[in-house]
Amino acid sequence: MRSNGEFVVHEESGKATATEPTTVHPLWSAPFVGADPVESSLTVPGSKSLTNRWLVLAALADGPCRLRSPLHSRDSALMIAALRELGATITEIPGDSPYGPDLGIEPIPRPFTGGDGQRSVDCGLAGTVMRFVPPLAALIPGATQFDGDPHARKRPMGPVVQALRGLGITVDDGGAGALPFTIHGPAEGGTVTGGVLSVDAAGSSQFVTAMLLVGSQFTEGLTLRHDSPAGAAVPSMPHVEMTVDVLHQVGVRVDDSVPAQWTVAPGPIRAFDVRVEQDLSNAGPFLAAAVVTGGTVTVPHWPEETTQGGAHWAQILPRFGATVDLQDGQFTVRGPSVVTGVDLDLSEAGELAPTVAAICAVATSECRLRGIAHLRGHETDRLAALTAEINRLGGDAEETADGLIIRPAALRGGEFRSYDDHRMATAGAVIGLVVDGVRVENIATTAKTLPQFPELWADMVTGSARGRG
Ligand SMILES: O=C(O)C1=C[C@@H](OP(=O)(O)O)[C@@H](O)[C@H](O)C1
Ligand SMILES: C=C(OP(=O)(O)O)C(=O)O
Repeated sequence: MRSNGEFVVHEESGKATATEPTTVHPLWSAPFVGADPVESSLTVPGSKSLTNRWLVLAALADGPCRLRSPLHSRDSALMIAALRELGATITEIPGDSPYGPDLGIEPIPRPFTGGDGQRSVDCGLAGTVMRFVPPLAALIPGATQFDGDPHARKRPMGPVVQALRGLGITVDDGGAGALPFTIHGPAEGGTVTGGVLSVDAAGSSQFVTAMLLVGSQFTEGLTLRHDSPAGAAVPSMPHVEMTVDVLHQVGVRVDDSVPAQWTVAPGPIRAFDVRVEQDLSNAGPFLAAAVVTGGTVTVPHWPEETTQGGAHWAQILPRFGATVDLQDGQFTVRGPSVVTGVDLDLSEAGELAPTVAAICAVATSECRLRGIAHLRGHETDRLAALTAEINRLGGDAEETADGLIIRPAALRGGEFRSYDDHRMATAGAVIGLVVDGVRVENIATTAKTLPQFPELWADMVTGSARGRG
């Protein structure tokens, strides 16, 4: 593939497809195990969703905070840089995680002041940064500019912009309802009142989380209602439950007893010292490796209770014929001799869909994935990308209005494009375990949430254990 900045030229077909500028990236030969089952035990780095929630809360807390075993990746680095730009002091402290130091956070000094200069936040391609940081910037006098990667400008942002305007905040977005934009906080010494607000969060649960994380800092708190003209529900609800849970842990009162409504009481965010659970969504490709190869993968230190969407692996993987077992904190997946097709509603755990689709691509009967229309607004249009890449390998995938149909087909090796999407890259790796000659474009994009992916994958294939196992 070549790129001239305006077109991507597909070498196999020679046809040019108009698309956003794309850089040429190296190809990574996915390890192929053929008929050899993968046998491995490993832990993965900390949860992106938990790390970036805790970081935002620490920046607003009433004293210094500590994060133990946090994620260190592009998305967490972008969050740290954003919070530093807004006035927080964040330092690395030696800890006990094999995946990097702990973090010490001195919150943004109170009362908030604008300082002299204009602030600028790079969101990269991180949904958590582009959605969670603007409401925080809205509390601080002065202007904060937000922008990100080329594709970040295409990710849905309108509901956050509208919610902030509903709170009386000025947002300059040139009318686009998307990045780039500038948030103007209150006048020096001023506050944000808060109150009752409606948001259409059918496109992303992150629109709800963004407002809930800061709601306690509004003088009257916040009552947020999800109101979708189309009647669509909030996707990825476990991520909203995670937000409510972390808020409760730091002494913020949230009433979520009314469906699709959250009331956050005004009050301080209590300083905290917490350990971040490992990222159960990022454990997914390794667990999928057990499923597609008929092997066994164990993830130690699996939380007994968690709000992470990755907890759904325990229900999803058995549908493919795998057996799962959680004992003494060890989550073990044993793959079946034949991977059977599934019909799954993934609306609660859309983040897992690319990995699930990779398993579907090698299943022996038809698979249907539903409830994931909002994946079109993720790092890339994941429904289009998964369809294109599975079919490029000779597969039979089809987009539906809200998901995918993937039928059995004899796959062959070839290029698997990642679209700068970490979960596309890892989906290609899963397929490549059992299809010889899969070359994943830009495996380095896994650094968004799992920079160690290539090493961990190589260790898994060779059977060496990694991490806190
Ligand atoms: O709040 C979060 O940390 C996330 C919420 C979900 O977003 P969507 O609701 O847009 O799917 C999830 O897919 C994303 O990876 C992380
Ligand atoms: C959708 C995802 O990320 P983001 O936080 O950028 O929305 C994801 O990690 O699957």
